[in-house]
Amino acid sequence: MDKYLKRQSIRDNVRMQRRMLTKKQQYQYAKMLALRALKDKRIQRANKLAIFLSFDNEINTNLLINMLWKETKIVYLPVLHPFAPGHLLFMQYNPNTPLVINRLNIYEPQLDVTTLLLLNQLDICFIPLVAFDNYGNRLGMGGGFYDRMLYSWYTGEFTFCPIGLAYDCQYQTEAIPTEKWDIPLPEVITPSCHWHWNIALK
Ligand SMILES: Nc1nc2c(c(=O)[nH]1)N(C=O)[C@@H](CNc1ccc(C(=O)N[C@@H](CCC(=O)O)C(=O)O)cc1)CN2
Ligand SMILES: Nc1ncnc2c1ncn2[C@@H]1O[C@H](COP(=O)(O)OP(=O)(O)OP(=O)(O)O)[C@@H](O)[C@H]1O
Repeated sequence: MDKYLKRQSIRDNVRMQRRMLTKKQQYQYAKMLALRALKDKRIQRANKLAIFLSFDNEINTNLLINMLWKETKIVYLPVLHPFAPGHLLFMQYNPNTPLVINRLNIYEPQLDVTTLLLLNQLDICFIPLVAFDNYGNRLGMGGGFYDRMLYSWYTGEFTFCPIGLAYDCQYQTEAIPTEKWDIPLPEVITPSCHWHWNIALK
């Protein structure tokens, strides 16, 4: 099968699997994920963390966000860049941040330059994904947003720690066919596992 079609069929498959989880499973898995994340020493020590608001049946991050707030961490969300297509900005998120729906139908903080994150200050970046494999290869929604963001980590420009968040069912036993712009993840946390890979930086 053509690589593009293979990647698309993995996306379709996993998105369907995620959709089939019951409400109870969704809640239990989200809770397990949050507790597992908070067991990690670097996450405990981190001060500034970027995360995302779940959409399209992604594992729910609200519990984790609430726990981070309770630990007085500073939390950021991705915002579609207003004039650099394919790029993300990160803006601070607290319980009274006004949210708007963006053109991809995802909630994001209203643009406010005063709460913009400088990536050199970021400690942890939690990353959404559709599928991952045994090498840390990541398949996203197909916008290339996080590949562009991860590039700055891959080249050593920034030293934040990228961590994918996913359900266990998003793991692919067969290697995901990669494209030259794909950046593998050094870590993924699922409800039942914390995966680590040694990724050689550029
Ligand atoms: N929660 C969350 N926020 C995120 C991301 C994400 O994956 N998850 N993104 C990560 O990059 C960015 C948004 N990326 C997106 C890229 C493409 C589509 C999109 O085209 N959706 C279509 C078709 C999807 C398909 O069938 O492949 C749709 O939903 O109809 C949506 C979001 C920024 N924020
Ligand atoms: N670093 C980059 N520079 C320029 N273009 C890029 C870069 N990374 C990805 N792209 C472009 O983005 C498009 C989507 O890439 P891909 O299908 O790998 O996205 P994805 O990883 O699934 O999505 P996302 O990262 O948004 O979750 C591709 O057409 C590719 O050309």
